Amino acid sequence: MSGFDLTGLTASFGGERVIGPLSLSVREGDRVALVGRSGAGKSTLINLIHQQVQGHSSLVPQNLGLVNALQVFHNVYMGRLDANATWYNTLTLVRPFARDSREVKALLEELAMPEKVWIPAASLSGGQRQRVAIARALYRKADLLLADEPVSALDGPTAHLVMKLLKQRFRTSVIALHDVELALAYCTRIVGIQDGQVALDEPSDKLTPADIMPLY
Ligand SMILES: Nc1ncnc2c1ncn2[C@@H]1O[C@H](COP(=O)(O)OP(=O)(O)OP(=O)(O)O)[C@@H](O)[C@H]1O
Repeated sequence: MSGFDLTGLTASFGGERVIGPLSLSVREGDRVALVGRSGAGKSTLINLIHQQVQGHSSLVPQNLGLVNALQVFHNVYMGRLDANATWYNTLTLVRPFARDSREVKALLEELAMPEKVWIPAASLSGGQRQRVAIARALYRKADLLLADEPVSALDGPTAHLVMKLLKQRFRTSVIALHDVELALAYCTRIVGIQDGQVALDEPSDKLTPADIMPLY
């Protein structure tokens, strides 16, 4: 099951409430775009959902969470660390197995950067780093994708390529997006966040960009 039903979600920083109490039900097959102005609480909500569903999601966090000293292969491989035995992960750190290298390279090919597989993450551009975090989420193959601005550093055509891929590979997703056109094109449901509360929750096909703009 990739959906979830969460109620009473709250988050505070320094005694100040930034989320909730908020409820969110996501059904299997929903592709939810979280929209709203900067500071509205989208990242905090994604992190809360991630904690609640525990290991059952593929996460693309806003800060990407890459290890700079490790090669791209190892950063992508980390998406499935918990699926393998410790001895297998340790050997992989020294010398990756051919089938894992092939699988990671194929994903990087889909993301238009196969030549970077053995390059340290520290040497990548911002858009390449973002695609490595996306490859890691794809490699994890969870049923639910949680992604926080996953295409913010990508050019237009690459952003579309990535959004298409995410739509193909994850049946259910919650994606924070500032780009309203992308949200309407690739997501089935728009959830608008304002001051830590749900201010809009409608199917995408009932909305135009003008309906979403008051949230900004
Ligand atoms: N670690 C933290 N410590 C203190 N305050 C925080 C922390 N993380 C978030 N906040 C505050 O919580 C509120 C919501 O932040 P959040 O990052 O969830 O917003 P957002 O909608 O994702 O913004 P953006 O679109 O800019 O990423 C903001 O007021 C922010 O300052």
